[in-house]
Amino acid sequence: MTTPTTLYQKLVASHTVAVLDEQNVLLFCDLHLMNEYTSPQAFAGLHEAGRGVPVPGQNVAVVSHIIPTHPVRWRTIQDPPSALQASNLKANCERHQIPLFDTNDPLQGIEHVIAPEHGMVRPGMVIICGDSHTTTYGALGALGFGIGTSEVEHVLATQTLVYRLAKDMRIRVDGTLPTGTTAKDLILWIISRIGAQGARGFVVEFCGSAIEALSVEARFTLCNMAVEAGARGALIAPDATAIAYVLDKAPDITGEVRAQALDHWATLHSDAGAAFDVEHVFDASEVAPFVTWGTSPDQAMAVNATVPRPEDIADAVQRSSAEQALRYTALSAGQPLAGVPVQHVFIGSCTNARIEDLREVDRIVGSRHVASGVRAMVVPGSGAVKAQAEAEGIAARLVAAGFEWRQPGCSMCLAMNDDVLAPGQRCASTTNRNFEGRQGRGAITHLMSPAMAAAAAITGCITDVRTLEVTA
Ligand SMILES: CC(C)[C@H](C(=O)O)[C@@H](O)C(=O)O
Ligand code: SF4
Repeated sequence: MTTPTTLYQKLVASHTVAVLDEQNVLLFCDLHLMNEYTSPQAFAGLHEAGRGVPVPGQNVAVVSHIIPTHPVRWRTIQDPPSALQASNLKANCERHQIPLFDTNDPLQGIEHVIAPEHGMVRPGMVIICGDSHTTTYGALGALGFGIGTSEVEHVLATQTLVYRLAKDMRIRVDGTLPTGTTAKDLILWIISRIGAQGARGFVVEFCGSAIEALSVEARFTLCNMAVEAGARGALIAPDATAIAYVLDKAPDITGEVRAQALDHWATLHSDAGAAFDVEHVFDASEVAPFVTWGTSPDQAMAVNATVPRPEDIADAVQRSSAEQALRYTALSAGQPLAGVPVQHVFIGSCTNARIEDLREVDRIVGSRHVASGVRAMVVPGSGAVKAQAEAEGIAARLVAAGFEWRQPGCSMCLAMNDDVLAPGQRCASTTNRNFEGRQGRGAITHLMSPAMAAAAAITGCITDVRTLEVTA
């Protein structure tokens, strides 16, 4: 009898070109995504060594981080170093015949939003990118993870990577997510339970009835943020929901190839009895709308709770980091989070800027208006999402409600373009990181779901979405 193996072990085994030692293998990468930010030095190294890109078709590049999002027809990058990054990427892609979603491509957007919507992500693949949120693709049963610039060079030259094996963690979530909660609340809740380093060194497989009930887009949100618990990858075994999504996005999978693909995908699950190094079991019914109060994604709480008191935290390191976080976020221990005024609302990022997210914002906003004094911005995840939202009337309704409707890109998720918050501004944000200064020096980020961000936009303060009547 063969030893039962985990889905993660199966994916690694099927992509191992050579075992290097007990800890490392040479891993074949089916798809390598690149952005303008982490690829320039890799190309420079490649050229210096006189090497080429042997399989350019298994590489795809996207301009996503530095791109302006103003609603103009033709986008030009004003900042000279950023403009250089974009033109470098274009030149490098042309030189090596690597497909590129360039600045003014109508389908441009955030790399992790674009890749699945064009059928590039399929169960069983290994997908890498010089970006930590590559874990997103686990939603479709693909092993995705971020790599560094020197590794980008190695992948370009060989389509392989020296890969250090991770440990296996399983997170089972059974039960039903309560009304008013989403995959974003679930992952913020999980991270707050296991900690920002809780999955460090592990690839996490999510399973259980609450996970099975999630749409593919919700699964993207979940796997996207697994990295905020330190995970080196996230996986959900592909089921009928995932397979229907992939077949819809990849019409080239037909006939004999389709039959073979379906047979292969049916094997992509952890075997009964497979051993995990660590297992967590959670009950989805305990989840509430979650909001971060600090400067790390695990510093999160139910919106109707009160800000923790550092003196109640037993661990000295966590206590001092909570004290520092509260100083930065200008909140007091023990105060309610609901009712804290926000000056800005940002709906965007590879975590929550897909069509379902925008539909949810539209549903919550209904016929209401953005509160006076609040600047609320919607940055769709890609050109395709933007076009879809415009076709559905979502864009027009949100603009009428007082939202800014922008062009796709990373934007204020990390403020590498000109969408930057002023010091002291407080932002309700659908993004994934609330680090100090991430949305602008001295700016304060509260991570939350699109529904919660919509509620904050309407009321002008952090608000429990469950207390709002949906008027639409
Ligand atoms: C710029 C890039 C390297 C970075 C990442 O790796 O995640 C960014 O996308 C982020 O979200 O902080
Ligand atoms: S949207 Fe944010 S998290 Fe996602 S790739 Fe861009 S900067 Fe990183």
